[in-house]
Amino acid sequence: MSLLFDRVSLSLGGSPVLHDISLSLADGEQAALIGPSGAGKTSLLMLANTVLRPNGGSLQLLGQAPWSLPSRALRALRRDIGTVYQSPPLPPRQRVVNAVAAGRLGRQSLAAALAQLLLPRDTAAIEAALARVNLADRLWERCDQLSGGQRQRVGIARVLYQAPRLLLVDEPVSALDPRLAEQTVRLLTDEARSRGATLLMSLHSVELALAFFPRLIGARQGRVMFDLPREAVSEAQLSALYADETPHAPPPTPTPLPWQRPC
Ligand SMILES: Nc1ncnc2c1ncn2[C@@H]1O[C@H](COP(=O)(O)OP(=O)(O)OP(=O)(O)O)[C@@H](O)[C@H]1O
Repeated sequence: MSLLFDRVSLSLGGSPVLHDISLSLADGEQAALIGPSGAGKTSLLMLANTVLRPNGGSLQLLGQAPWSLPSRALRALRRDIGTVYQSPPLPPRQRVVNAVAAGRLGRQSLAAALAQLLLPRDTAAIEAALARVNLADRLWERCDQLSGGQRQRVGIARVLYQAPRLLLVDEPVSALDPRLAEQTVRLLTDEARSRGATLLMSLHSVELALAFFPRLIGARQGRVMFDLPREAVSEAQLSALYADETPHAPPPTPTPLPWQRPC
């Protein structure tokens, strides 16, 4: 099993965000995570990559309980988990080549990692990863000279270069036009399938989720509303998932979390 959540709950800034999430993904399985804005999709993915720690319940990733591991073993586990962030945290002055090279930093000694950051040696493989997102010609460009969509694709090239066993992808196409969005989802699903990696991808587009994923997980207000093969998801379930939220208490002032910090 690549991912196993057992009654997991999470609070952020003192407010409950995820409630009683039980979920599993077998090795090599692919699922789309859908639901309205604020449903908790990003939070769930950040639990699955150990950026966040749950307040309740238990979780296992790639067969290990991350929060019971010694720090060295936790670092090793994190090397096998790759994340594509909605807004990739790319330092503005960093060159694209270094941003992609960062995908494998965890696999090296500190000295090798620092050397790789100053002068990446593996440029052929980095360029090949960039070519898959049509950015090979941007290898030496600075990240702050890229458009939002290009930055999103650099984040994808980084995870292609990392080649993790568990691939977590948070709305990878928000800054892409429809044609590129479809190409990108296809690229990530093909990549996971060809390497036998497990893929969990949050998507705002239900159409893309239905077109590319055999399994859909619908989340709303921090709960899993359904978890079904795509053929079993009904129009009524989708309408209920996205139905207007009833007014509730104003949200707390958010404290920026690691993946929300400005570049
Ligand atoms: N740092 C924070 N502090 C407090 N609450 C937060 C914080 N970050 C997110 N939240 C709250 O957690 C809830 C879930 O947010 P999350 O970003 O996981 O949702 P989402 O489904 O990914 O939304 P979107 O589709 O808009 O990206 C929201 O109500 C949000 O306001």
